[in-house]
Amino acid sequence: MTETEHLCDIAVIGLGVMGRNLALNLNDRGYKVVAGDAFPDVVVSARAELEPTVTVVDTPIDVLKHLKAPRTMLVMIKAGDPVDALIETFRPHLQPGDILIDGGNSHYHDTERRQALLEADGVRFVGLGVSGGEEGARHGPALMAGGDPDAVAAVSAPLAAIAAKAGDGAPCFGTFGPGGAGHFVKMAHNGIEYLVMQALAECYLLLSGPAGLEREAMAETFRRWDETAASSYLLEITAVVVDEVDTDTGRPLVEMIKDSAHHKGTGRWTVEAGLQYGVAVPGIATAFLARALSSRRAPHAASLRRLPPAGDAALIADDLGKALPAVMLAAYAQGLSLISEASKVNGWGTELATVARTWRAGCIIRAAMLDPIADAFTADPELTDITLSPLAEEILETAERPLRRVVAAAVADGVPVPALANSIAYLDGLRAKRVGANLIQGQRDLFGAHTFERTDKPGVFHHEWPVVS
Ligand SMILES: NC(=O)C1=CN([C@@H]2O[C@H](COP(=O)(O)OP(=O)(O)OC[C@H]3O[C@@H](n4cnc5c(N)ncnc54)[C@H](OP(=O)(O)O)[C@@H]3O)[C@@H](O)[C@H]2O)C=CC1
Ligand SMILES: O=C(CO)[C@H](O)[C@H](O)COP(=O)(O)O
Repeated sequence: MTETEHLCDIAVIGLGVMGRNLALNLNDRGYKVVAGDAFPDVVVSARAELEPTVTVVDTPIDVLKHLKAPRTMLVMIKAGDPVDALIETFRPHLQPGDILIDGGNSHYHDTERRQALLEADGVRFVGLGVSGGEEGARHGPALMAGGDPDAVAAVSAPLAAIAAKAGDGAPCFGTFGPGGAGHFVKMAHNGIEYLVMQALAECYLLLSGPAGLEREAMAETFRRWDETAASSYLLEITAVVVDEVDTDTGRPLVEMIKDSAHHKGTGRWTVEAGLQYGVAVPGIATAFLARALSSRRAPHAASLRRLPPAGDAALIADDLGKALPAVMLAAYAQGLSLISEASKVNGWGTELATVARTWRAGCIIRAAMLDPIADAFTADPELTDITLSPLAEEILETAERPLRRVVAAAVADGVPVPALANSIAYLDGLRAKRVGANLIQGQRDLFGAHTFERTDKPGVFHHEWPVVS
């Protein structure tokens, strides 16, 4: 046996939930893995769990001497400063050609900055979005890569091997362009995740409130919806969450969970990117703001609700199930439109069909709808907005009216449904014959001579409006 045959193919650095499971997944696919973590207690527990299949070393830097050249390291640590600190520790020890893959939820601007920094040393840095949580990491996540094409190509084999496989057998591993494109696609994925989760939380509110469904009936309803065009992982887990019983109290566990949502940043970044690129992501913003609002509610807030229920319970439940595909369409539309614009501005060349295909399995936003969404983008390469496709017509044919009715009933009942209401407003904003922006242009021209375009002739115009004092 030659000396290099003892060496490992890849290192995993950061042995939390994701790192450990990705290490085992890589090992299952025939890759020899060395793994390290900065924290001695994590190393001890990782050793107990991973050895002898995976070699666990005492510190991150120790992985270097166990690796074949070019040395490839998959970093799965907390995003932000820890990644910069790790890079600073590694930099003096890295050699030209070495590849660092950051699989954490890093901001795409950070990824671009780190790539530029390491490029000066000849070290290649790939920004990899990973989705699928613990289960996905172990048995097949969706992977979204971005960075120098040669570097991405060099790590494609192990990444495609560990990725989830879609129904047609294709690996859910996509490459989306240079720089931070991979982390941008992952960020937009999480934005969509926020909106679908918020919409499902509102469905739960309506089913448990105005519709008056108890635990089992509610779980059954979500399970039934999972057999429709809205079929998705998030719907499936919603049924599981509402069905769980608290062993302490015997009540539904979800009722015992504090009504206040947390976040780690990716939803906010998606909204910030929407603002930066001028792409409307109102549903994602609404979902993010609803989480923020949920943690700022005064303890006495519930007593402020005065309205008696006004909706028809059976109708609400029925309409909700029919409405969900439209809400999901609005969520995917917002995330994909944002990716499309960022790709255009940055020259990434990100293909929306590939994004939708990569999300079909392994990730949190996997859904039946992603197959026809991918097909719609393949059929029309000029398409940048899924709400303008024949698929949208098909979905809205059955979902639009129920969504309008359910939002009206919720508003009448005083049930907060910002994501559902925003979804119909978003679809109307894109598809209505008129949106009233002509009046805004008139107002701007009156008070600031900002000019306007006309419907009947080209050019830019200013009107001498009557003076308003
Ligand atoms: N969990 C999930 O579902 C998903 C997570 N991600 C992303 O993957 C990355 C890892 O996530 P996850 O495994 O859940 O996180 P964990 O917190 O479980 O693990 C992160 C690892 O990084 C270590 N770590 C923390 N701070 C530092 C530091 N300053 N320097 C070096 N190592 C550090 C942690 O050590 P210690 O335990 O001692 O803090 C731990 O070993 C994150 O960026 C996360 O956003 C992406 C997709 C899904
Ligand atoms: O990336 C993920 C899934 O795709 C993570 O689970 C993410 O951390 C969830 O985001 P948040 O904590 O903000 O809800």
